[in-house]
Order: sequence, then C-alpha cells, then structure tokens
Amino acid sequence: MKRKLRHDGVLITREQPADVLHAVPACLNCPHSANDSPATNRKRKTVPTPSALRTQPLEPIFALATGTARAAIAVMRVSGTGSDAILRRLLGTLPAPRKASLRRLWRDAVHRTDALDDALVLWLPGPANYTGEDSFELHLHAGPAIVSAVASALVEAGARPAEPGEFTRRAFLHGRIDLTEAEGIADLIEAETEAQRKQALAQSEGRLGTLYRGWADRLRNVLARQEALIDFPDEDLPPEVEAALLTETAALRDEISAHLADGERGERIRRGLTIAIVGPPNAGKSTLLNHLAERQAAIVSPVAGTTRDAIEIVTMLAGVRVTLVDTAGLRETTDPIEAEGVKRAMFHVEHADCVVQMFFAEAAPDHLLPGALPVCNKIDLAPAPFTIEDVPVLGISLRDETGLAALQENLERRVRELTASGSIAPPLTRARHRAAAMVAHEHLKAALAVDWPEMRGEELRLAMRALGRLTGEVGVEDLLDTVFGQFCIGK
Ligand SMILES: Nc1nc2c(ncn2[C@@H]2O[C@H](COP(=O)(O)OP(=O)(O)OP(=O)(O)O)[C@@H](O)[C@H]2O)c(=O)[nH]1
Ligand SMILES: [K+]
Ligand SMILES: [Mg+2]
Repeated sequence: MKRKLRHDGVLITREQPADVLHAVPACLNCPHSANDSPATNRKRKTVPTPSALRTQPLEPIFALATGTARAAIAVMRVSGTGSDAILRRLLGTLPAPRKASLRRLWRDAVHRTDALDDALVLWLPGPANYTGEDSFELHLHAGPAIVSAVASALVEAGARPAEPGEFTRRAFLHGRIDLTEAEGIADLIEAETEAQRKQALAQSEGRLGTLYRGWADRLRNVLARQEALIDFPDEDLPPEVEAALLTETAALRDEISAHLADGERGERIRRGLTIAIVGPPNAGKSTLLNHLAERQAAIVSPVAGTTRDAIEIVTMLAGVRVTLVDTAGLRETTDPIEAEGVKRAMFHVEHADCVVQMFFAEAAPDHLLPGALPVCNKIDLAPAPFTIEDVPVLGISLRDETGLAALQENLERRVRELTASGSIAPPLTRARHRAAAMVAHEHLKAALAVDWPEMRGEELRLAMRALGRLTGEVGVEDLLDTVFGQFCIGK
C-alpha cells in the first residue's frame, strides 16, 4: 500500500508491509494487548512463509533417502502433487494412510507389467508430513538393479529426480519449518560430535527460530505503535505510548546485542575448533601433535626446522571436533622454504581459536602470544619457569610423559570455555544469522537515535526485515539456493 506522510512539509511515500496492519494493538494504552495475539502463542509448525515463495502445485520428485552404500533396505521417497496417482500406478490401489503395508510393486499395476519388488509402502498424504504435500515411501530391497528399475518406473509415472535438499526446501515452502530449522536439519545430518548433535537438534526443533520470531513479534508490536504516532500526530495519544515503544526498542536492541556477543560459541560447535601449536624449533611441537593424535602424524627429529608445512589432524576434545595444527618452528631463517613455513605458522597463530605456545627452558619466551597457553616441554632436562607475564606455565615432558594429563585437562577446559553457552538461550550458529542480527541491531540503534517519527518508523521497518530474513519470512529468495544446496540428495 502506498501512503504519503507529512512531516515539516516533507512528503514520504513508502510501502506498508501488510503484516504490520494486523498487529495494530486493540488498545494502545495496554502494552500487552498485541502480545496476546494468536501469532505469539502459536504452537510451532505453522511457520509463516513469504506468500510469493509458496508456489502451489509442485511436481512430484523422488530420491533415495538412504544413500548408495551397500545395505539391506533402500528407502525411496516421493513427494509432490500427483504422488497419489503415481503410487496407484505402482500398486493398483492406495494403501491406508500412515500404515506400513507390504505390497507388490509394478511398473504398471493396472496392466500387471514388470513386477519390480515386494516393498514396505508408506502412503503419507499431506499436509501433516515432512514436506507438507502428498508423499510416499518405498522400503525396497536394496539391490542396485531394483533401485534403478523403481527409479525408471517413477520417471515413467511422471516424477523427476530431486535436487539436493529439495524435500526440505518444500517443507520450508509449505510452512512446515522455518529457515533456521531447515539449517538445523542440515547440521543434524552432518553432525559428527555430541556437541554438534545437541545443538543441531535444538535448532531443528525450532529453538533458534522461536527466539527470532519472538523478537519479530515484539518488534511488529513496536512498529504498530510507531505507525499510530505517525498517522495521528495531532490526536491525544498518551505520552506513555512513545515512552513504552522506546523502552521496548531498547530492550530488543540489548537482547540482540547479547545474542551477538556470544563469542561465536554456536558457530564454533558447528564448524569445530582449531588449536595451533607454535614455538621455537625443537620445542617438541610435532611430538605433542603425535601424542594428542595417538599416531605418528608428523615427523619428529632432533634437527631444528624439521616441520615445514602446517600439519593438521582432527581429534575430539570435550565432545567437540578439534583440528590440531602443528607448525614450523618460529625462527629467523634464510631458507626460503622454511621462511614460508614460518609465515604459515603465523597465519595459524592469527586464525586459531586457541594457541598452545610451546618451548623448552633455554628458549623460554619473554612475551606470550595473545591468549596463548604457555607450555614448557622437556622438564626432564631443565625445570620450567613458573610464569611468563604472570601467566602460569604448564611444565611437561613428552619423553617421560609427565604433566600430560594436566595439559589434556587444560585444553579440554579451554574448549569448553570456547563452546559452552553462557546462558540457556540458543546460540546463533551461522555467519548468516550473525549478519542479519547485526543489521537488525544497527537499525534498532538508529531508530533510538532519531526523533522524527517517520525516520524512526523506517529504521524499525528495516530492523523488522532483517529479523524476517533470519527465519525466512521475508526477502529470502536469494538465500534459498545457498541454504538448501548444502543438503544431500534425498533430504
Ligand atoms: N628430552 C626430551 N626430548 C624431547 C621431548 N619431547 C620431544 N623431544 C625430542 O625433541 C626433538 C624435537 O622434537 P620435535 O617434536 O621434532 O620438535 P618440533 O618442535 O616439532 O621441531 P621443529 O619441527 O623442528 O620445529 C626430538 O628429538 C624429540 O624426540 C622431551 O620431553 N624430552
Ligand atoms: K625437530
Ligand atoms: Mg615439528
């Protein structure tokens, strides 16, 4: 809807988002009236999706949900408008919905041509299923010839092979899940560690989406009040209306700011941590890497400058995926290859989540790298200094295996500190969330900094849009390929 707004003779024309109108509080004096709307109390599973995206009948697609590994059973999934006709063609008649039944599959059941397999069949009519549209599953004997015969029968019946993530994309398009839940499902499939699994499960169940939608609902309420102030500037709106909306805007700004200041915990759990081992040549860095990896991953020798390239191994610490990086010994060198190794080591110092600064007594540094854990090796030869720059030094001997349990505990504590959520609130888990939350935060700050009602309204609207992009309610057409392209085929 186009509207013209007047302020000191300035005319502003703008779009009015339809959803703002629904949220106009019944009673402007009561700050809670709009919070009690069904939208706020709504149980999840009716996630609003942009109507422009909700393309109606979607052609049937199919994919093997169980992958191509050798197995006893292969699950073929089919979803889309016309799934019922396809299933009837394969079986003759539709089985009872949501009940497993053992049925003979035919290329064409009416003419009894080409028996394909005896399969367990699940007919899952929409909308109460994963994708929100008519779907079925065929639990086949997993022979490659059976799978490919069934695939070709499905193509003949009018289905096409699914793109990666297309089933989940449809679940999003039909409002079964929001974008954060879709991302949670992708992470759940990829999860390798306990920490990843727990975080992804919470996100796929909507904990992050609920947080973001809660903010959006509150902001919609604020925006409705702001609209009222714009539209009725001369009427007798009580001054509390403006005061209340400013208070609520500031509260939202602070909550989003706290969410952003989570030290990247959620992102770290998702992608794992990097710990770099750095220090002078012959400190025993490669020996430590091998000890932590429990295998001879790196060459160890008494020759200073043995390690040239950075060597990465993946291990698990405190339930978190950790990449350990062994680096070239740091020293001045004229050897161009070693110099390149030192350059790479410094890169890892800068980019690692945690640095183990390793040395031996004679080569103890005067300064510590920022945030580094100082470890003095070879205490079988000479004792370790107690502290460096007031930070206690961990003394170990990799040869005698002393101090290694303490080192392990120390590293695990660091990992927990870097990943444990400070509060019970779900952490953001992707750069996409961080970017959108930052935009929302900026606009809320700007809204509080301006006095013009129209300008404040505009900032609030832009903040609202950023929050809408988080869950996928507005302006996400450009994001969908990126989000769903990360899935495997069949999900
Ligand atoms: N005495 C003693 N020797 C050790 C200990 N730990 C490692 N070494 C020896 O120290 C030498 C150097 O070990 P490396 O692990 O290759 O040292 P590095 O820091 O990786 O060395 P560069 O790759 O050359 O930078 C090897 O001969 C190891 O066997 C220890 O605790 N005590
Ligand atoms: K060495
Ligand atoms: Mg080495």
